[in-house]
Parts: sequence; C-alpha cells; structure tokens
Amino acid sequence: MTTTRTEPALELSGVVKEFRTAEGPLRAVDGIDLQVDRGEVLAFLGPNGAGKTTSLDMVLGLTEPTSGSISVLGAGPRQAVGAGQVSAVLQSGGLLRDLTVRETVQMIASTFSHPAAVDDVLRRAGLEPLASRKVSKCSGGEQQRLRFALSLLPDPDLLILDEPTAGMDVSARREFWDTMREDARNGRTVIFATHYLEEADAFAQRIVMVADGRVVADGSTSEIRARATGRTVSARLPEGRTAQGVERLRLVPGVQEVSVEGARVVVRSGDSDAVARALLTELGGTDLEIATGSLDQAFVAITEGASR
Ligand SMILES: Nc1ncnc2c1ncn2[C@@H]1O[C@H](COP(=O)(O)OP(=O)(O)OP(=O)(O)O)[C@@H](O)[C@H]1O
Repeated sequence: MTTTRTEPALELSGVVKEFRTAEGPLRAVDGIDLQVDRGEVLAFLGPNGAGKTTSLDMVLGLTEPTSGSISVLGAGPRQAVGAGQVSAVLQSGGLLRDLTVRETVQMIASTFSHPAAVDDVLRRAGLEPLASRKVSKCSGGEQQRLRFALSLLPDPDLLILDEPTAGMDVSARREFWDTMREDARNGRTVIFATHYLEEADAFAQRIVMVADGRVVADGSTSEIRARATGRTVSARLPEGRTAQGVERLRLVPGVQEVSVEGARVVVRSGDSDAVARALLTELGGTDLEIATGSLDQAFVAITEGASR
C-alpha cells in the first residue's frame, strides 16, 4: 500500500449515470457528490435499485458516468485500477471451476507486477484449510472468500466491496470483518455496499445512504440513527402527576410524541437534553433512560422520506 499522497481516496462530483432502456432513459445515479478520505471505512447503504452497484462500477472504471467526474487517489478510475491501487470484490464474477483455491490465487497473482504473497492472502481470507479444494466444490460463501482473497493480491490502497459477505454464514462473516478491520487499521480505505444494516453499524465509521440515485444521508452511524428517529427519553413520574406531566412535556421544544407506558412517560424528541431537564427538575421524574432509535428505523425513515 502506498499512503504518501494527500489526495482523497475518492472524489465524486455531480456524478450522473443514465441508462437507455426500452421504456426510455433511466437515471440510476442522479447527481452524487462524495469525498472519502484515506483510511476511512464507509458503508454504502440503500434499498434495491438505489444505484449502489452502478456507482461502484463507475469508481472501478467498468462503466463511464453520463456526466460529472470521478477521481480515485488523484487519478482516473481506470488508471488507478491499472496501477493496482484499487481493487474490488464484486457480487459475482467468473471463477474457473476446475482450478483449486490455491491455483486460482497463484494464477491471478501472476498477472500483477508486485502481488502480495499467495500464502499471506490465503491466510487473511481464511482459506488455508481450503487451499487444495477445487473451486467447483466450494460453497457460495467460500467462493466469495476466494474473490476477497483475489482482491487483496494487488495490495490496493482502496478496496471496493459490493455485498462482500453475500452467501457467507455468520461465523464466516465475522472472520471476514475481522480481517477487514485489521486492514483498515493499517490505512487501507474500504468502501462497501451492503443490505445488512448490522454490518454497516458494526464495521463502518461512516454511512452514506442512497435512494433513487441520490445521497439522502451521510454521517457517522450514531448521527444517522439520531437524525431519523430522534431520541427516546423515558422516566417514572410521581403518582397522580402523569396527566399534568404529559401536558408540560408536549410544550418542550423538539418534542415529537409523548405517550404513557405503565408507570413511565415516554417522550420522542430531537432535543433529549431539554426533555431530561424538564423531567428531572420540574416534574419529579426518576429512573431516567435515554435511547437512540435502531439503525433499521433510521433506514426506513430516511429512505421513505427521500422517495416522498
Ligand atoms: N445496464 C443497465 N441497463 C439499464 N438499467 C440498469 C442497468 N444497470 C442498472 N440499471 C438500473 O439502475 C438502477 C440502479 O441499479 P443498481 O444495480 O445500481 O442498484 P443497487 O443499489 O446496486 O441495487 P441492489 O441493492 O439491488 O444491488 C436500477 O433501477 C437498475 O434496474
């Protein structure tokens, strides 16, 4: 990995991609601006057809934007791929069924001028026990790990992963992300598209949510959660003071909803501090709890909001 240069790992400016279809032009990507710094781990999250794969294909130089520009490590996508600075694990991709896992890695390694060591790559992808197995005998998840191993061969600065853990079971998925975490600590930039919210939550520092070809949210995992749902503040109120408390809480700035659940009053608000203050200092509340919404709720709220 070369990490001496100071350009961002990736920069997209006003990127648009239109496909010609029988029904007329289809805008798969509708003006994406995005800057990703070196060493960032970013999840690209969005519903089916949001434009994730099309965007990543353009970053890899597999297809050209209709308009706008893309810079990868300060160069054009094809140049960066050609120089081995960026590589990818795609959703699917041809593997030769009659070769073994090790032969596959060796064969692709021979196409690079300075490949990483074959044994090292096999170890990092968790493929050592399967090295002599034929590709045709590997499960879908194992083949996906092999694609991941191949993507590590050029020792890229930027790694693009389009649903990298599709088909892997829970433990393979965990091993995969452990390897990726180690790589990111060593300065590799990782951009991955996923449908698994928990993966974005557990692994990415930053989430870019796309819907209908546009970026609809961009921030840290906790910012995205808070943005969509606000926080929920709840507390126990003294007996007989619930109705009065509910009336008062409805007047606190930022409050979206107040409800009563058993002995607790539950408040959804964009300003949890103000609610907590009112509960503790004015209303005699005890046993206070503050929670953020789940990433699932955020995802639904943001993408539905965007398509409205
Ligand atoms: N080659 C193509 N020709 C015409 N339309 C296309 C082409 N490739 C993609 N599309 C359309 O562009 C839109 C975006 O597709 P894309 O594959 O980028 O979405 P995605 O976010 O990756 O979805 P998924 O999560 O299902 O993989 C979709 O409506 C898709 O049907």
